[in-house]
Amino acid sequence: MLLEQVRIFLEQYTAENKLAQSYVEERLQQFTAAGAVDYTIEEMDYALKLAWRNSNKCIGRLFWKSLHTFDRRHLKTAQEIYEALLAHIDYATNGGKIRSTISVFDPSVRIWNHQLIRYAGYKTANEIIGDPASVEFTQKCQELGWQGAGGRFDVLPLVIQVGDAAPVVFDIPKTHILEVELRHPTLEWFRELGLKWYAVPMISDMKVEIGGLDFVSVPFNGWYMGTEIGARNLADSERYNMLPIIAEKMGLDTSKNMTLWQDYALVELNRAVLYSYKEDGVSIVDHHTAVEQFLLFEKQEQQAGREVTGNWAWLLPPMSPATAAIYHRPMDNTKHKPFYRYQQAPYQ
Ligand code: HEM
Ligand SMILES: N/C(=N/c1cccc(CO[C@@H]2CCNC2)c1)c1cccs1
Repeated sequence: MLLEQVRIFLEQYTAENKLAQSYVEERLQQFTAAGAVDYTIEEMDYALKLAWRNSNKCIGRLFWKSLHTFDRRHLKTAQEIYEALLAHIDYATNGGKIRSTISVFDPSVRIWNHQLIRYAGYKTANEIIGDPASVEFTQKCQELGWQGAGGRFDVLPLVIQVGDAAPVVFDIPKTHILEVELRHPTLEWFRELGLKWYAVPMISDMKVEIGGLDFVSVPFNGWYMGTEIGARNLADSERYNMLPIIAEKMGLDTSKNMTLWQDYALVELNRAVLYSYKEDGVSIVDHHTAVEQFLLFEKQEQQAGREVTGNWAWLLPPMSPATAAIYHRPMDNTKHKPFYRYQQAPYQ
């Protein structure tokens, strides 16, 4: 029952922000009188920070208090939503000194993108050009009239749907897109691979339930942990599959596993990612530092008298997992609401 869940949320908000208990009754009466639940920006801001703090798969939660919230619940047209997304991208990017940011839109708005900035994937008869993870969404964009350049790193358009209206496709002007060209601190040939990645990861397809209300358009960004790019996006065989090519260039014996050529190539690719982002002044965290920050987060939470929950499998970096202190102990994966969660894609 909605008002019961709203009460639970308001009680947590009141307790953690040291407000008078009467605040809960006042707000419930206002919602009942208005016949609708309309959270204040302060209540929304707290809820979105709390949802981040409760997201068990996130290793970056130490900084949960520094999330910047943009309240865009009043925007109604695709055009003004597009402009708000560009403003989010600019504010978050901040010339490379990335700011963790979230924008919250009216529940009638849906963003069809997985991330605000991501590369297209073009499936042809015998190969995929670009990011294989984007093939389905790229085809959707083409059905909606988008013409991609057919390259390895074409930024996809924003696809915004309001209510039941047809989705609207908007290109992101290059001036809003910060990217990092990848080079290696000592391997001079690395740059010739022509690899690059975008600076800011901005997830735009998750939802958050706050006191029984579903907010289905809450694009949020942080900064990358290097392994996401170097150990997954550019390394996975079903993504950019760069390990064999890098191993070849390194002159490694790739004919048998025992030479650990994949592991050698993996380390150099990840060193290139961290080195390039650092040199370009773009925020990034290596997986060792990220684990140390998570340990600090755990300590901070315990000092606040809160139990820390986490998804052990997801919190372990995909590279050298046993170097992470959390590898050696179990973790409580209890789910506390609110938290960010998956939802059905609007086009499936
Ligand atoms: C500030 C820097 C941040 C870093 C370095 C970071 C790091 C990560 C990493 C590495 C993952 C795993 C992603 C994967 O394996 O695909 C993750 C997951 C997640 N993060 Fe964070 N994060 C940060 C900020 C945030 C923020 C600001 C939010 C939301 C407000 C957030 C919410 C989440 C959620 C919901 C997941 C799970 C996604 C899923 O279930 O697919 N993170 N984070
Ligand atoms: N560094 C990040 N990494 C991710 C955080 C959440 C999700 C993802 C991508 O998740 C995909 C779906 C499951 N694995 C890939 C990446 C952040 C994105 C937005 C804020 S921080």
